[in-house]
Amino acid sequence: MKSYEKIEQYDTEITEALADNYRVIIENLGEDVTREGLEKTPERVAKAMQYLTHGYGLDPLEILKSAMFIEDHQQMIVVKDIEVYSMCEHHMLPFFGKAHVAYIPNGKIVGLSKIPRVVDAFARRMQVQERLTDQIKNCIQDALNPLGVAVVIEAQHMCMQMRGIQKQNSVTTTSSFTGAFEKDKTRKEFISLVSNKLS
Ligand SMILES: Nc1nc2c(ncn2[C@@H]2O[C@H](COP(=O)(O)OP(=O)(O)OP(=O)(O)O)[C@@H](O)[C@H]2O)c(=O)[nH]1
Ligand SMILES: [Zn+2]
Repeated sequence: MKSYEKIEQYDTEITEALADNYRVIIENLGEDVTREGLEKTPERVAKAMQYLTHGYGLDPLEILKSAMFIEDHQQMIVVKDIEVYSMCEHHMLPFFGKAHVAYIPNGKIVGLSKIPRVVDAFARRMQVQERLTDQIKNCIQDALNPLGVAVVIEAQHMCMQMRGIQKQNSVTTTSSFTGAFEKDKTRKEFISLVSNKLS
């Protein structure tokens, strides 16, 4: 298994420590953690939470560096509609949506699958959408030194839907650009390429 692949196994000690804590949390929430349906829940949640934060164990720069190729291609490359599942660091509730990523190479291209892998490596952590957007952009910029990088993320935040302000249809869009994408013309080309998804 490559170092950046998703975890299939969970550290027993960490799982047990988390499960002990979730046992207390469930009881504090007023439930009977010994009843049949909940008996295994602390372990399940412990594993689920480790999965939802497995990005901490991944090295996004390494992911990109593992599949870079020299190529004399200087046109915009767009990978759009990348599913994003992350967790807001304020409430530990999910936010989810789509990421659209583009770059203009400067002598080096990267294996296409590595872009969604980088999105996942940063998303599977406790995040805010703005930082997630910037981290993806910075990582691609650092690894490839391209002529420009663009990242747009559209997401719905469960902490704004299930609780709090309870707005079911609001979508937050964040964007981050470098180099050529700071120019109007290039940015517009990118936006038009992904615009059927941007409302
Ligand atoms: N900027 C930003 N804010 C976020 C993100 N995810 C959640 N939040 C916000 O984090 C804020 C935390 O605000 P607080 O006032 O400390 O928390 P709260 O009392 O639970 O706030 P409400 O959600 O308004 O009830 C809220 O406004 C959330 O909507 C994100 O990705 N980016
Ligand atoms: Zn939140």
